[in-house]
Amino acid sequence: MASFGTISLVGMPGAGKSTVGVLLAKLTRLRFVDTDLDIQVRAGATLQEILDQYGYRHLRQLEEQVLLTIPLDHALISTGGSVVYSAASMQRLKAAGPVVYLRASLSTLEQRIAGAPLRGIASDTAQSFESVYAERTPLYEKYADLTVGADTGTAETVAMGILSELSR
Ligand SMILES: Nc1ncnc2c1ncn2[C@@H]1O[C@H](COP(=O)(O)OP(=O)(O)O)[C@@H](O)[C@H]1O
Ligand SMILES: O=C(O)C1=C[C@@H](OP(=O)(O)O)[C@@H](O)[C@H](O)C1
Ligand SMILES: [Mg+2]
Repeated sequence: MASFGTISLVGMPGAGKSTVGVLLAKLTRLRFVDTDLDIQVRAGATLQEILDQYGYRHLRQLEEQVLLTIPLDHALISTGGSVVYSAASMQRLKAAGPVVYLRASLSTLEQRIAGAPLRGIASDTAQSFESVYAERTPLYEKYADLTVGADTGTAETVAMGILSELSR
């Protein structure tokens, strides 16, 4: 079986980065990293607590600190949706290997996010989800080495689709 270097998943919250990521890590034998969990361990607080106490800009700063310092070798990195606001983080991820954009429609994302109302977003609470989607979409597109549709199919089929595209 082919061996892979580091693969990073980016995309909006609800696109499936964490769910697909762990499945893809199993398929590729890569070390699984969800940067949201590293942020929480480093901060000693949940993402929601960080947002509530310090605000979204602070969460983005913590996210960048994590992205610029964690080991990236031989890993499947599931990022948080706000990672694309840090050019330095994205540069480091891209230097480590392909960045895969899990693209999903606004309606898919809204349905998935509605199932988890306590999921915070590292953007101004006054900004609508639609506006966040519009703001971030060009950034995901800009950094993507590969774009994969994440609206249809299960997380397993999305993971297998990424594997097959990266194996070509
Ligand atoms: N391909 C998929 N089809 C259906 N549901 C999915 C799919 N991928 C993820 N989900 C569901 O969507 C929700 C958000 O997934 P998650 O992996 O946490 O996304 P992200 O890490 O991108 O925010 C979860 O409830 C997950 O089970
Ligand atoms: O898009 C965002 O602003 C965020 C997405 C979350 O991760 P997921 O994209 O894995 O849901 C998490 O990093 C934080 O709540 C902020
Ligand atoms: Mg996630």
